[in-house]
Amino acid sequence: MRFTKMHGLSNDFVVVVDREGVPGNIAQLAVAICNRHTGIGADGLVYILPSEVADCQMRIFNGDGSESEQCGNAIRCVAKYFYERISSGKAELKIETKRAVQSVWLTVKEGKVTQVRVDMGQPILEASHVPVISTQSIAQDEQLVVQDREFVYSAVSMGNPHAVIEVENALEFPLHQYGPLIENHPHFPNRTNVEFITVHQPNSVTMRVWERGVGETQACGSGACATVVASARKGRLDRKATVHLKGGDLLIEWRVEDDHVYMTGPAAYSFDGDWELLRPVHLA
Ligand SMILES: N[C@@H](CCC[C@H](N)C(=O)O)C(=O)O
Repeated sequence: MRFTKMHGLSNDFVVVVDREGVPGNIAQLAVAICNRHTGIGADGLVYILPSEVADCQMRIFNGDGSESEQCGNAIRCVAKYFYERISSGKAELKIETKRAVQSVWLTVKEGKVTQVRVDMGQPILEASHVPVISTQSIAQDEQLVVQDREFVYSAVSMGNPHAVIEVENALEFPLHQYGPLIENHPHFPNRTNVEFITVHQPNSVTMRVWERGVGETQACGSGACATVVASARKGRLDRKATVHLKGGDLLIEWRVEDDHVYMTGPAAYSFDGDWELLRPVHLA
């Protein structure tokens, strides 16, 4: 199986193009491929597929084999791959995801895509649609006690669920201790991605993320969008802000005009390869 390793701010993916669709053992395949000791090693497995309604379709599988509805960093990789290796005709593409048909705009220099702007859609705030168990219709400033600590989170879906938590120092926060417990907390019926953030200025925030189905990653595009939405609603951030992640910066804008969130950032290749499995990956 031919693949390309790509990343968006070091959130890394194995990208596969397949005209036939995803294989029946996709969950097991994702687990095997993403394993950093015995596989290729990645946060997720991404398929680029034909689409009847868009230029192409993207599906994203986490390292634990679960499928996500949305992935901000992967969609930028798919856009770059599509333009540079499949069809370079248009600098504006439509990409079908589980969330929607998403528009992306490419900045191209000497035939290479240097930046990608993505319409990440309207944030979903209604608690039952995130989904999050809450007595409020919008789960803002919800309390959650985990072990010895009380957290205050706001739940936002960008197609996939996020819990945004402001902490004093995101860079030093013990994310590996609390991240998995919040990801799997009964408040979140579909589990959740968890963002620990520290606001510096109205247009600048540092974020670390514990991703559903993966663990800590170097960046999360949909999480950066959720961070700006949750924080702007509380007046903690402007609607346009730079989100500083371990892997680099994303510019996020939650536009008043259409209520959509726009994300701008880079995408990059690591290497191409062939995957030949020397032991079987069984069907479930
Ligand atoms: N890294 C991604 C999100 C990937 C999916 C996530 N782990 C989930 O299960 O929702 C991003 O850049 O948005």
